[in-house]
Amino acid sequence: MTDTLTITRPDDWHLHLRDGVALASVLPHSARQFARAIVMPNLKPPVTTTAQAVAYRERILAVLPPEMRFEPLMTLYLTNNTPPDEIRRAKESGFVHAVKLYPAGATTNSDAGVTDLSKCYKTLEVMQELGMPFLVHGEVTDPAIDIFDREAVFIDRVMLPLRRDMPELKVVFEHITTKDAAQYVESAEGPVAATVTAHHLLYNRNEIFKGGIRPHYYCLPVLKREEHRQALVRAVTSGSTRFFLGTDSAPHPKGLKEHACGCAGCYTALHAMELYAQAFDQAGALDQLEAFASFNGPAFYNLPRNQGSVTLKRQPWTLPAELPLGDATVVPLNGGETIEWQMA
Ligand SMILES: NC(=O)N[C@@H](CC(=O)O)C(=O)O
Ligand SMILES: [Zn+2]
Ligand SMILES: [Zn+2]
Repeated sequence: MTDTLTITRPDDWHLHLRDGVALASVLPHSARQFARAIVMPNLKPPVTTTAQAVAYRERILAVLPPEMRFEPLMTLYLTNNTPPDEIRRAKESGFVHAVKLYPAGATTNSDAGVTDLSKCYKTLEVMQELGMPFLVHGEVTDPAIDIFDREAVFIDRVMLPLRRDMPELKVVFEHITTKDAAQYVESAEGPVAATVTAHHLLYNRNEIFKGGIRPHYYCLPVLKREEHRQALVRAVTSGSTRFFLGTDSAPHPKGLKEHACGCAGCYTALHAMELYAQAFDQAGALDQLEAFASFNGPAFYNLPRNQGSVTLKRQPWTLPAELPLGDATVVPLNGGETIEWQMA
């Protein structure tokens, strides 16, 4: 049994840092765990221009504790009206590393998102030309489609036509949750990859309803059946370089999670690597964690691997029940419970 694991310092390829006082609360958690993160642009208002992304990056760095090192990799929020020139400005800035698709209405702060991807083709063509990755929240929003099928239907209705029309566009299928998405990403031709969260590797949808409704396990895309969880574990431990770490850590104030209409998102920035270690350990595949957490992402984004390392130890850690989130609090996933691993 492996009790200590030292790996190259990892990155988080899908992270919500929020803004203002909440940002200052959550940033040190991610910076303890990760050297860099792809920072999601779904603020209010969304980060739709390079100028906004550069300003947001400065706000992040301004609240980074001076003893910590962390590089925010910025993204733009695609709208129906994002001009092709904005992509050129983004690339030239050197700070913007991807553009994000939120289908309008699919998730938190997606109202300004895209209603019809065909409106964006001129812009997507420039992304294809410049090698700017396109990150997709891969769920259809058609209310007639069952919530548990929205990711699988997205493959047929959006992903396949997009990749037929734009075969060289680099696409990351974000936070995949189904065996359909895992199989698609494994076998598709061209530059396609996927991020996978720790919670989708550890839990199936029963977790949301165990002994009552448990809002801290509610995120989008929602947890799926056990067979899907197993397919995700197989994919990330398979040795395929197309899968990499993206926590989708998404803090919401406790009062908005424990609510009649609770927000979607799991807060895992505090203990992400510990949760991933647990998932890989349960699969007998701790030897695959380093590639998933530290190598496959930089290779896809054409960035160097990090210097330095982190060490994970099999050592029980009782998590705090809640943490400050600006002037509110946030309940981490597994808050108050004891987990099996701890980062040294
Ligand atoms: N994952 C979530 O459930 N929520 C994210 C949005 C997202 O990544 O879809 C959030 O910003 O809260
Ligand atoms: Zn999303
Ligand atoms: Zn997200």
